[in-house]
Amino acid sequence: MSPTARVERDPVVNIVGLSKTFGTHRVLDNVGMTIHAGEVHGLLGENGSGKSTLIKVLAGFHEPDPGSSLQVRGRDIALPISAGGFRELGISFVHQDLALVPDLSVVENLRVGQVVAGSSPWISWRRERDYAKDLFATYGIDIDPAEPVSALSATEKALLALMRAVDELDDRRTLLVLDEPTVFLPREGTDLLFSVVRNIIADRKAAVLFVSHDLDEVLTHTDRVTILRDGKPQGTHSTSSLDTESLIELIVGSAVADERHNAPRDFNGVAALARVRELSCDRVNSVDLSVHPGEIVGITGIAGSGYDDVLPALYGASRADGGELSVGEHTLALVSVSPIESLEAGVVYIPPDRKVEGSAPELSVADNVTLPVLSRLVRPRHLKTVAMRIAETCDVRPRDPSATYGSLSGGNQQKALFGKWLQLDPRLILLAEPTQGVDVGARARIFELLRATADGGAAIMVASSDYEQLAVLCDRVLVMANGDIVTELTGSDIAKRTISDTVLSSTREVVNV
Ligand SMILES: Nc1ncnc2c1ncn2[C@@H]1O[C@H](COP(=O)(O)OP(=O)(O)OP(=O)(O)O)[C@@H](O)[C@H]1O
Repeated sequence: MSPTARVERDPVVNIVGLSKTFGTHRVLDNVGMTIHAGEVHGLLGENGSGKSTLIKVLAGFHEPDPGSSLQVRGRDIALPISAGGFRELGISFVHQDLALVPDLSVVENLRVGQVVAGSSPWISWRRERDYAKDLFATYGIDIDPAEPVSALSATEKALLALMRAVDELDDRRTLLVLDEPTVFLPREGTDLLFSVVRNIIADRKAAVLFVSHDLDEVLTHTDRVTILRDGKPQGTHSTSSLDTESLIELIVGSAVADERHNAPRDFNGVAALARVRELSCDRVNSVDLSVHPGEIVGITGIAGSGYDDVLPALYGASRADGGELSVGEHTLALVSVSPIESLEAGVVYIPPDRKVEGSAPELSVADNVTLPVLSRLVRPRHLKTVAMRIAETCDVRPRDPSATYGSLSGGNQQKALFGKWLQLDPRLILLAEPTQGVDVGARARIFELLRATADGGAAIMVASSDYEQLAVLCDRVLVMANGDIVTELTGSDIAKRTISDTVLSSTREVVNV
């Protein structure tokens, strides 16, 4: 559903002169923003520009600097907001990690907080299931309340987290804060999520604050945007007055070099560096593919097509039922391969959920990025040097290897992890959604790094549902449908529109067979 063309002026949340300083670092500097009822308001900015810090002030997690003020529905609110005080203000949050418990059922995740806070010592789960069904039906959501959360798709999980946020607020509903919940969703999942979001705010009582680095998503789904640059506000703009270029200029402060790399290259006649034979796993039927040295190969499809199951199975991060991967002189049996064996063969895998799977937040940046080389390097002085080199190569900000890794902004954590694996000079790099949560400037930097790594002789595979990214990065794109590779795109077919059309038509063909 497209954004509403015009939002009536009914300010529900008004932020004035908001500043926040950590030590000597002022990360929010006199930020002002007004959010109107009935609108989806984007909050944008480069990695480290202060978006999460602002949200954490609304959550009562951070105390802002003196002089900051906040009004909710015209009422002055004392700052800092007390622990849990955001609920009384009608504010709730859906964070990137969604905060669901996978082993509990849908209804337990939805209702446990409310039920425990209620006065009755008895819980009628039957009644709670009926309640959940009614709530889902109100928004046209078809999820079985009795199902374990672990069995839900990524889109269903995001919808459940959204419903929980709605349910928590009930009639007090003022502001739903969506802090990058779409990062792990396929495109059609994001569209579905926003059709529900539009339903939620259709009565124009509440508003949505949406944080995302995906500019297409922002242009499609928001009514207005407020932009932060280095903690300083760059104004609030009506989305309809913006296009990708003007948005980038506002975010970065200058135009970003055109992402398009030279034409996709042809590797015909070059011997493959990596070969996959008959890989089968959960949603993948006997798949064969090869990647040449210097080549970047994309793999895509709709959710459930199997495209996102291939890379973890090749690395041993998830179970394969059969198949073989050869990289140079190494041959790995995929049914039993472990990540350690893969690393020894020069294969690295960078998963999509890097915060959960790839790091130790309480350790320093230096410890995190040098973990793979600790056995080679023992002197702390050297660790710092290596960490600093990685920070410079990958533009990790701030350049402080001793900072706690968890204190870096999300996108800077990703750049650091990227550097960590690239330093091993891998031969085959398996990347899932490489620029998820990464700002537009850093994205260009990561593309350059990948291109340079491929030019150095590595073979790279990228699994992604971001067709724009695949078009910019790849020499060849494999499209999967129903567990099979159904189309291989090369040359001038490596374009966003062609990839997107091919995914849709291949999927339709397979469904109609
Ligand atoms: N607890 C903290 N202590 C010290 N510095 C912090 C802390 N939390 C955040 N920062 C710093 O504040 C700045 C803003 O970080 P923030 O997480 O708000 O950025 P962001 O815009 O949300 O970035 P991203 O898009 O990468 O998520 C960063 O330089 C970060 O390192």
